[in-house]
Amino acid sequence: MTTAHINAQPHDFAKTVLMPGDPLRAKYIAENYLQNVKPVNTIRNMLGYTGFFNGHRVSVMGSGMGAPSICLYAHELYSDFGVENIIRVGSCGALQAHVALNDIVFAMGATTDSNINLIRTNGYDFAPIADFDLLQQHVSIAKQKTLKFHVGNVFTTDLFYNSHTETTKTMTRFGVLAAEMETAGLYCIAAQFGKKALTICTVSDHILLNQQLSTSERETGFDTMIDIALQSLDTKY
Ligand SMILES: O=P(O)(O)O[C@H]1O[C@H](CO)[C@@H](O)[C@H]1O
Ligand SMILES: O=c1cc[nH]c(=O)[nH]1
Repeated sequence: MTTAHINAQPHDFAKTVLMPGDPLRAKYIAENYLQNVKPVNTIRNMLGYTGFFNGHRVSVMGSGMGAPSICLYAHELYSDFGVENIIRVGSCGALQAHVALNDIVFAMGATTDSNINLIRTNGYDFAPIADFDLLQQHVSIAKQKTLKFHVGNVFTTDLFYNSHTETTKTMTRFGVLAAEMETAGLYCIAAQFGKKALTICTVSDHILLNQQLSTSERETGFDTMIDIALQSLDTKY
């Protein structure tokens, strides 16, 4: 059985799916970290794979950019493919001076300028939060590795390019750690289906300081985040 956007059978996906925005990052994870890999989605080149890491069955698939895109993939994975946990492994732009390039951000919650959850809840202001167990398990791995990480609020925005500088200033003033484009949608979909989700992001840009990681730095930083997400498979969740 396939869905509108995923040409796989229900058993083709593992219970846990790592979801980067970029389908080529999904391919990178599958090719560099997983064993016995099988492609499970090719529709619209939103590449998906299932394989094994340390003996644990796991899938990885791109989400595309923005809440509408991740919401439709998360919906189909939770409703039709038996997926229980979606771990977004993304990039983000820092909104605080103490958050530096390459740091890891765990999204405990997500503020948003998107209407997507208001539409889903028919006008109620749902608070999108991470699954506590997933958050705790992943944070404890980051602690063991003595990585520089932050846990808190992210700003899920519909606009990568926003000319209203006041928006950024407000988010910074309210302690929001970083901007990205999917988490508020993902957390609301997980709640709708009674499933689990967590976003981990690597800081690839600094919005306040106008800094960006180079291509090779991005790769190393992303490897750190991917390691955390995959190592957490050793813990039971
Ligand atoms: O690197 P990914 O996971 O795509 O995440 C971030 O990068 C994209 C914007 O460049 C948006 O999807 C944003 O959330
Ligand atoms: O959404 C995003 C992602 C990375 N960097 C940003 O500044 N914004």
